[in-house]
Amino acid sequence: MSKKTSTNNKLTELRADIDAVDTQLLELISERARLAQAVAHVKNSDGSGNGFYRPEREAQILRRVMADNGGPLPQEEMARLFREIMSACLALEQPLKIAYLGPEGTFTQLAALKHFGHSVHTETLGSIDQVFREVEAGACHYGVVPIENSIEGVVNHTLDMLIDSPLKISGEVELRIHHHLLGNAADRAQVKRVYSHQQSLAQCRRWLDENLLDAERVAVSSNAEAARRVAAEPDSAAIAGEAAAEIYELGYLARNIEDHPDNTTRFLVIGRHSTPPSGDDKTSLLVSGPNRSGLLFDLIKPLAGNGINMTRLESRPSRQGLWDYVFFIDILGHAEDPAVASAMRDLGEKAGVLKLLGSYPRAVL
Ligand SMILES: O=C(O)C(=O)C[C@]1(C(=O)O)C=C[C@@H](O)C=C1
Repeated sequence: MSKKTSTNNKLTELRADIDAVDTQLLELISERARLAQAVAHVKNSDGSGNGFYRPEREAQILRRVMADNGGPLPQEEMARLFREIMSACLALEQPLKIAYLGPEGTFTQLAALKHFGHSVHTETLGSIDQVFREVEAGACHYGVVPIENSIEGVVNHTLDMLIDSPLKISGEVELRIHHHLLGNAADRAQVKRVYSHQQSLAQCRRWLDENLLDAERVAVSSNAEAARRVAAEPDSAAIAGEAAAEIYELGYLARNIEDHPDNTTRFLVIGRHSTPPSGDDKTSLLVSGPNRSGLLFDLIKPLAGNGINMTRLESRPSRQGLWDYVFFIDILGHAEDPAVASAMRDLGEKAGVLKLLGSYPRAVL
């Protein structure tokens, strides 16, 4: 037998094995989908009105997949596959409608799909307020908004919306952000103007100073909007991500131009329901009180006293005049954990206002 024939035989054999595995996978995935339909039946009859999507259960499934995965596929890859299977199963139970801060091609869209998988309907909205309103009105099941960037800090508009909104945080999404210089210019030297969201311009400041010092920097409402404009302006460039490059068919004039390569943005998932504990959760609180010396210390003390780990603290000037400052505090644990519940009781006594913004699973992917 020639070497070529023997290679061909081996390939045929291996492909027959793959076909056999695919047949099993197909049957198993269908069986899983039928079980999800049965779960939907049970949920329909319990009348709790809590919806079909269960973030805590999804987080547990993804964590188990990652813990049990023995390779050769990497953990994240395996979890991503299961993410999509669950997304498809949930769509059989109830097709979810997700509002996000658009336009199409923004990092928020990527975050929404990373969190919910691709079997959801998405509604692209023009502002963070609109995302909150659509979810509050019940027109969308959940919303996804940016909250915190590892370089520029917090997205104040989202914090301000959380102060008054009745919505609950039901999840967080972390996304590694890469910025590219996109456009239709033949090369970088022809670029006279660079459009992007102001945070992205700031995140690439050093690169722009070194490589495009003379180009005018123009802040626009989003990176996708920057890409849209550049599609019609050959002497301009946009700083945006891959999705925008694809949608607006722009070329890459430079890749990964962010000043800090570990640039991560955090997004919040907001909805109308509270989320039960998943076993590894975060809780976001809003605390406020009349300004006096030692206020912040008094607010932090109950956390330390109950052995609670604080992961984030932001302060915003209050818009109501009654209180001078509003503090946003993220802690590890769920509001139903005894230590967190006890810390919240102590905090409530010290603060004028204590609002539970939500307890939700820590980002898995
Ligand atoms: O366990 C459930 O409650 C389900 O509806 C099943 C399932 C799944 O596919 O595993 C689907 C959607 C939920 O968000 C969580 C899990």
